[in-house]
Amino acid sequence: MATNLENKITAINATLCQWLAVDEDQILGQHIKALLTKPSQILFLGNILPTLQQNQKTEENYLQFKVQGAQPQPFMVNVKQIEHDGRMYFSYALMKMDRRYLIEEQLIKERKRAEEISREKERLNCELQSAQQQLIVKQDELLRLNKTLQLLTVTDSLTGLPNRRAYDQEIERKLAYFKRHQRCFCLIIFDIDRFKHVNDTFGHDSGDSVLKQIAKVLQVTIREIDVLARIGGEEFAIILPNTGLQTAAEVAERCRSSIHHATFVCGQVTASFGVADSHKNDSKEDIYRRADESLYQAKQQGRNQVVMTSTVECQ
Ligand SMILES: Nc1nc2c(ncn2[C@@H]2O[C@H](COP(=O)(O)OP(=O)(O)OP(=O)(O)O)[C@@H](O)[C@H]2O)c(=O)[nH]1
Repeated sequence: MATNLENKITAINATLCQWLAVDEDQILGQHIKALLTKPSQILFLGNILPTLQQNQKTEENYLQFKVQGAQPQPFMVNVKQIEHDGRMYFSYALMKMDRRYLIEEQLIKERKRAEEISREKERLNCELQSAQQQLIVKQDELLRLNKTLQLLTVTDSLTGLPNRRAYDQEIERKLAYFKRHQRCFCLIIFDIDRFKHVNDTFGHDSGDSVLKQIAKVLQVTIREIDVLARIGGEEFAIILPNTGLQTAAEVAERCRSSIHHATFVCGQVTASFGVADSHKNDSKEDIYRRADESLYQAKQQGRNQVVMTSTVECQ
């Protein structure tokens, strides 16, 4: 609907005519207040019109329109001033209140739904975060277990020393390093003397306790960079990096003496030592064989002694 600035109706559409049960001809040229109930006329003239004249627009006004032969009908009314063909008009947009209620209800429902979705999203985000944290914890746990497992595969369970597998890996590393840098290293192999007798006389547990004590005694006798490993039942190896044969023999002698002077559950225990140094193009079997031959010789010569394979390569 439109009026001129004197508020006389200049246009009205068919729908509004139908709603108000009036004819277009009947309405055109009339003052707009003719369509309103008394209270709405007062509201329009006292409030809405001054606002419209001042701001050229006014929104969300509630007015009761008369309906011929029926009860008045409430409308929500937005008005703005417009120009058409060089003339100024007030353009009215009317919305039936029942329709407005419907839209508002729908809007409220949509807002509630949006809030629910946002809450659900937040809840899912929290769940996701907690699942991610749990995943991190599990991954850490797995990493720790893997490390433990890895450690177990290279550790002798009785003494806690590196086992045969760790010894093999270490000797391979030392041989590779020796090939690249010509830095000599030595291998000491030692074996407890008459250990069968210890087991037979004092029992297997006492034998185990001797093995553990020897590991402890020797760990404080050698340098930190030396690797002490249990490579067989009562056979041990010490890998000494950057060490010549003479020094290795002195270390072996120190170890022999430490064992000899220690007190074990079964009393005194001795061990025999074989020492060998690294040669050019050695395999791990080569150096082991030379150290083992020396050890065999030490056993043959009466045990509780150190024998080294003489060499000129690393002196
Ligand atoms: N208690 C205990 N005994 C072990 C273990 N591993 C090997 N032995 C024992 O070590 C003994 C080694 O005996 P032998 O090979 O005859 O050598 P030995 O008695 O030490 O004699 P020599 O080496 O010639 O001085 C055997 O009785 C094995 O059962 C172990 O983990 N614990």
